[in-house]
Amino acid sequence: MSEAKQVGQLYINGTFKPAEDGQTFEVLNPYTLAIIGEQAEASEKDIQAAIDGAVQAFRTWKQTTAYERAGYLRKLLHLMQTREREIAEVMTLEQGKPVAEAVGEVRYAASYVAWYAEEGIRVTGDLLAPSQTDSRLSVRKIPVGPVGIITPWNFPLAMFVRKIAPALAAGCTVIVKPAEQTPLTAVKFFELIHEAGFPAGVCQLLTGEASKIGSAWMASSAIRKISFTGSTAVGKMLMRQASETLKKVSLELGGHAPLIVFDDADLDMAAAGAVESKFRNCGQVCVATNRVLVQRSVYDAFIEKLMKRTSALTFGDGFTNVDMGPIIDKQGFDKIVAHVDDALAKGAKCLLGGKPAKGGGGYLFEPTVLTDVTSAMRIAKEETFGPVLPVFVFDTEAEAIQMANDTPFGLAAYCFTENLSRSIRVTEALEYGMVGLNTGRISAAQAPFGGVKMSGFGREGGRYGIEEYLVTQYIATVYKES
Ligand SMILES: NC(=O)c1ccc[n+]([C@@H]2O[C@H](COP(=O)([O-])OP(=O)(O)OC[C@H]3O[C@@H](n4cnc5c(N)ncnc54)[C@H](O)[C@@H]3O)[C@@H](O)[C@H]2O)c1
Ligand SMILES: O=CCCC(=O)O
Repeated sequence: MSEAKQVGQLYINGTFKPAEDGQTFEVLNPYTLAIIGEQAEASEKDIQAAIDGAVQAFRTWKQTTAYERAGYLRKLLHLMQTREREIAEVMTLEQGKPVAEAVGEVRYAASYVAWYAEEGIRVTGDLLAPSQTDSRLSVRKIPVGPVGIITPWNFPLAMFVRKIAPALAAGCTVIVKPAEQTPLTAVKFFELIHEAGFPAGVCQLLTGEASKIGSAWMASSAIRKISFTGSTAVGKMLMRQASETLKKVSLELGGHAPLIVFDDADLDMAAAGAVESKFRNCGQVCVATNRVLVQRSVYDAFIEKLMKRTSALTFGDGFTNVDMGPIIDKQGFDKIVAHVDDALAKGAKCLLGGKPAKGGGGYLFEPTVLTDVTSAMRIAKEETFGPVLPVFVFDTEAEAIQMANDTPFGLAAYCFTENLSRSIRVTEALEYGMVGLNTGRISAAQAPFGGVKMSGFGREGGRYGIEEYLVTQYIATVYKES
């Protein structure tokens, strides 16, 4: 990819533009910490212009047919498919993940556009049985209104695309605020939005100071829905703020996924699932395994298989042929180090890794396996968001379920067993929004992605995801019989 510095702008009312006061912020390559670009930092005026434009565009966008909206989404899908490498390289540059994984993310994001280009035309209403002969009771599903979308850096494209695709299909207009670490992928994507010819104001892009943009949206009664993906702490704050104007809210928050390996599991599948779910995106994934729980009788055999796979992982510059890139920033890196140090100080054993690695100048951490981990350690309770796999041991099925559910989070959980009855008992006892049975990969455009408890609420994907952007209107009609 070219070494030229990227310059990213806002996208408001169909035009790319710098911030009205010319302010910008720097974007870094997390592998080298070199400055790779400047991104416009939206001013109060820009934020208001984006809100006003989204409100105005909503008046006409909501009147378009679902077929017309599907046409725009299909154009967008085609552009994403033909330009996937270009988008992926920008993503690797500012987020660090290996290019092959970035291409995978573009395809994953595109799968939501493909799905919602179809799903929008399936939205239906109801005609209810009337209580008197001269009446009609009808129920319509209508778009909720302009939507504010806030997303994190770990999936710089997919996290907002899986929100805007259903929102646009439903007839909403959207304003996107990506994370400050990864705005350039969003700018690249908005070039495709522009080429796809969406009417001005239907899709807006604001970058800059999160609290300034968030507060302006929250204060505006014109923004009718907030869809947020990010940390539980920020999600809780946004929900409090949204209560002032009673916005509809979806929160896709942090997780603390357990992965249970029973003595009747296929241990090769379990080790492969653990490695896939933990080390994808260098462990910086909301559904990443944060605790492996292994039944005592297969503990040694499982650890041997796990070590074989984990010790083969490579890491470094995402533009080379590696399995994992860098940690996004110092804050993320410090948390990983703190979790490992705390576990080791409290008696955990480090079987692999356990320390930072050199290279590039940014923040690298070796793929790590910890054993003898107990519930007294921070890593047992907090999301690590890095390439560290702590292994716990259990004796009975009841104990495994109790340990798995012993967390305030409830996003994803995984279970490995070849026993049919056990698989039903355990998957249904897990207090999680999503469960993988004999797999470490659960995400799919047609499936409902989302959590319970402190992992939030709302679902993204499939027929469930579009409901988040619709409200129900009931019309009671009395007519004159001739
Ligand atoms: N459940 C899911 O689908 C899902 C998916 C990806 C990531 N996550 C979670 O996201 C977290 C990692 O991301 P992070 O650390 O960047 O999260 P974060 O909450 O710090 O940031 C997420 C987004 O919120 C914005 N933000 C921060 N403060 C804000 C404020 N005061 N007002 C408005 N916006 C604000 C940020 O700029 C960013 O765009 C992890 O906890 C991870 O589990 C969840
Ligand atoms: O980080 C969370 C999103 C991961 C996914 O969609 O698979």
